Amino acid sequence: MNATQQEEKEYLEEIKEKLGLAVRRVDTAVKQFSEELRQKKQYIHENQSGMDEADMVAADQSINRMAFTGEGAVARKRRLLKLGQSPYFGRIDFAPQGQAAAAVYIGVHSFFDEQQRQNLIYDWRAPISSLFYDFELGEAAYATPSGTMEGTIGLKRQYKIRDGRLEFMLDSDVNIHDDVLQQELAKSSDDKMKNIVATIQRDQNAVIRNEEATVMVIQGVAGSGKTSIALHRIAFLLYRYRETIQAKDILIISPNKVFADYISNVLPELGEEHIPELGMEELAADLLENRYQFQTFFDQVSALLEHHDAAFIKRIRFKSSFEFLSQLNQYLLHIENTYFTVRELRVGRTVVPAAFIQQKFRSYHRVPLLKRFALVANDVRAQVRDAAGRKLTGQEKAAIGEGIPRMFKLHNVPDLYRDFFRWVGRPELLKLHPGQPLEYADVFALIYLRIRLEGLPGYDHIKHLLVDEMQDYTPVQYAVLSRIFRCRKTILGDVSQTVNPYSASSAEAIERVFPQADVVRLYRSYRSTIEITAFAQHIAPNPNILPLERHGPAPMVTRYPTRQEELEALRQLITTFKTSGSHSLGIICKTLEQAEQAYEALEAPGVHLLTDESTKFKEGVIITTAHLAKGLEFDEVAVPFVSARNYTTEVDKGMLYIACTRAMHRLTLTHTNEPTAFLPAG
Ligand SMILES: Nc1ncnc2c1ncn2[C@@H]1O[C@H](COP(=O)(O)OP(=O)(O)OP(=O)(O)O)[C@@H](O)[C@H]1O
Repeated sequence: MNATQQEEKEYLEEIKEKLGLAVRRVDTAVKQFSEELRQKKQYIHENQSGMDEADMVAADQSINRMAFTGEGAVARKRRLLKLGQSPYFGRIDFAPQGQAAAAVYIGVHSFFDEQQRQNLIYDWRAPISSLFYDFELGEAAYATPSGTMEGTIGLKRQYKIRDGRLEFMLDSDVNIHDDVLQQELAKSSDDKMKNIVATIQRDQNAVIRNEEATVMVIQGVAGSGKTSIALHRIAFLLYRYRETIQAKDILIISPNKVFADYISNVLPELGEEHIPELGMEELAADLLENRYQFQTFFDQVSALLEHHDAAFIKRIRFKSSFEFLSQLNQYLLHIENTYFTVRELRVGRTVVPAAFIQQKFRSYHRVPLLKRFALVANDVRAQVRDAAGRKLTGQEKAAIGEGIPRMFKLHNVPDLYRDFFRWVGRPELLKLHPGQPLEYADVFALIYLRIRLEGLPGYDHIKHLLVDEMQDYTPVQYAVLSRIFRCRKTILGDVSQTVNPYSASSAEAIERVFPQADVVRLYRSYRSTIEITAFAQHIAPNPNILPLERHGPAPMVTRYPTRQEELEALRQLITTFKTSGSHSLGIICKTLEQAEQAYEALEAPGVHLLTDESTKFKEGVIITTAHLAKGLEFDEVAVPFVSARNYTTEVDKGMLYIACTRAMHRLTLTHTNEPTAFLPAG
C-alpha cells in the first residue's frame, strides 16, 4: 500500500467515525422526541377535562410537529447508515480561480458534519458534483445559482467502498471512468435495476441535469441507459426542486407491472421515495371511466404475432399515423362549422333568432363542443325571460334545454367517432360492435374525442410525467397525454425496439406532437458485450451504435434434430446456469403460447414463467416473451425456436431483436429445421 492509499484509508476511517457519531446523535434526538411525545400525550390525557377546543387543536398540532420531526430524524439515520457502508465514490480537488484547492468528496447523499460545521460529503446532485461527471483534470467550471464558478481540477479519484471497506481506488487522468465503468458492466446483474451514480457518463449527465426542457425526448439505442438516466433525472429534479416537487407529484407511465417492479429500487437507493406508476391501459380505463371494455396492447401484439390479418394491420397503421390525428382535428373543425344547424326558437310568444343562438355558440369556442349547448340554452332562457318580462315555466325551460342540442347532428362520442370514418371515406377502418371490446387502436382516439368534445379533468397534481418505451405509443396517445398532463415531461424509448412495427413512433413523430421538445440521441450501448451487440446488429442494423469495448463469448446458434432434443439442451443450459454464479437467465420466446409450452417442458424449482398478468420481477430463470422482456436485462439469454417458420414477419423480427438485446454477457439461440433468415449466416 502506498502513502496515498494509506492516507485515503485513514480518511475513510475518520469519516466513518464521524458518521457513527452522527448516527448516535440522531438516536439520542429520536429518544428525546419519543420521550417528549410520550410526556405530551400523557399531559393531554391527564388534563383533557380542563382543556378547551383551542388547547386541543394546539396540542394536536404540536404532537404532529413532533412526529414529523421524528420521522425526519429516522430518515436521516437511514441515510447516515447507508453512507457508513459506502460514504463516497468520487473525489475531485478543485481550486476556484485565485483560491487554494479543496477536496470535494462525492457520495449518494451529502454529509454535513455539525461539529466541523462543514460539508464532508457532497450529494452527487449538488452543483459542484457535476465537475466529477463533466471534466477531466485541468480547467473546469460548474453552474451555481449565483453564476458560473470557474477553476482547475488538480485531482480526480474514484473509489469502490463496500461494507465500509475500501476495495479499490483509482486516479483518472484522461479516461472518463473507463476502468470503473468496465468493472461495473462486467458484473453479474442484480435482481433489480441499480443506480449508476458512480459512473454516469458526460452525455448522460447532461440529460439528467437538464432543467430547461419542458418536454425531453430521449431516443437511445438498446442498453444506452435511457431508463437509468430517466430515473436519475427524476432523483435530480426531486433534489433540485425539493421545495416544490415531491415523489408523489411525479408519475411514470410504464409498459407493465413487472417492469415497474424491476425499476422500483433505483429511487429508494438514491434516498428518494417510491414514484407512483401507471400503465397506459389503466390510464385509458380511468379516462373512459371504466365504461368500455377494450383490448390491451399486449392482446393487439399477440394477435399480430398469431396470424397475419391484412385488414387488422391496415386499421392499426392508419390509426397510428400522424395523419390520423390531423384528420381527427380537421373533423372536429368540420363538425363545429357544419353540424350545428341553427334555427330560430319559439318559446311562448318570444322568438329567439337563429343569429343569437349562433353567436352564443361561437362565443363558447373554448368550451368542449358538446358542453356548449347547455351554456347556450342558459343564455337563451335568460334572453326569453328578459324579452317576455316573466319567469319561465319548467316546461319552457326544458324545451329550450332540449331544443338547442337537437340542432346538432350527433350527440355521443362513439357515434361521432363512427361518423368520422364515414367523413374520411374509410368506414371499413372501424370495427365497433356493441358488446364487443374496443380494438386497442381505437381506445385513445375515442379518449381524444372525449377530451375535445366533452372535456375531461386533467391530472393537474402531476408535476412531471415520465413515459418509458415511447416507441409503443402513437401520435393520438401523445395528443391525449399532452392534454391530460400539462406538466413537464421526459419521454424515452428506442424505435428499433418496437413490438408493433405498424404503430411505432420515432422521436421525429413525437416531436410533431410536442414541437417544443428537446430531443437527445444516445448511441453508446452499455449493456451487452461487443459480440452480442454485433450479433443483434445483424437483425436490425443501426450504423450509429457505439458498443462499449467489453468482450465475452460469441453468441451460439444451435440446430437440433427434434424439438425434444432442443428442449433437452435448454434443460442442460439451466443446469449449467445454476452453477455459473450468474444471477439471471432469460429464456425469451416469441409468443406467450410458446413461453407456456417451454415452461411446461422446463418447469423446475427456481424457473419462473412471466406473463402479462405477472407483477413481480424474479431472480433466477425466467421464461417469458420478448414483449414482456422489453426494458429488462439478464446475465444470460436463451432464445429458443428461432426457426425460419417461427420468425418470418416484421413483427417477428422486432421480437427477435428485443430478445437478443436483453443479454448482458451470454446469448444462446436454438432451433429445429431451418434457422430464420434474420440471423447471420453460418
Ligand atoms: N453510466 C453507466 N454506468 C454504469 N452502467 C450503466 C451506465 N449507463 C447504463 N448502464 C447500464 O446499462 C444497462 C442498460 O441500461 P438501461 O436499461 O437503463 O438502458 P435502456 O437504454 O433503457 O435499455 P433498453 O432500451 O435496451 O431496455 C444497465 O445495466 C445499466 O445499469
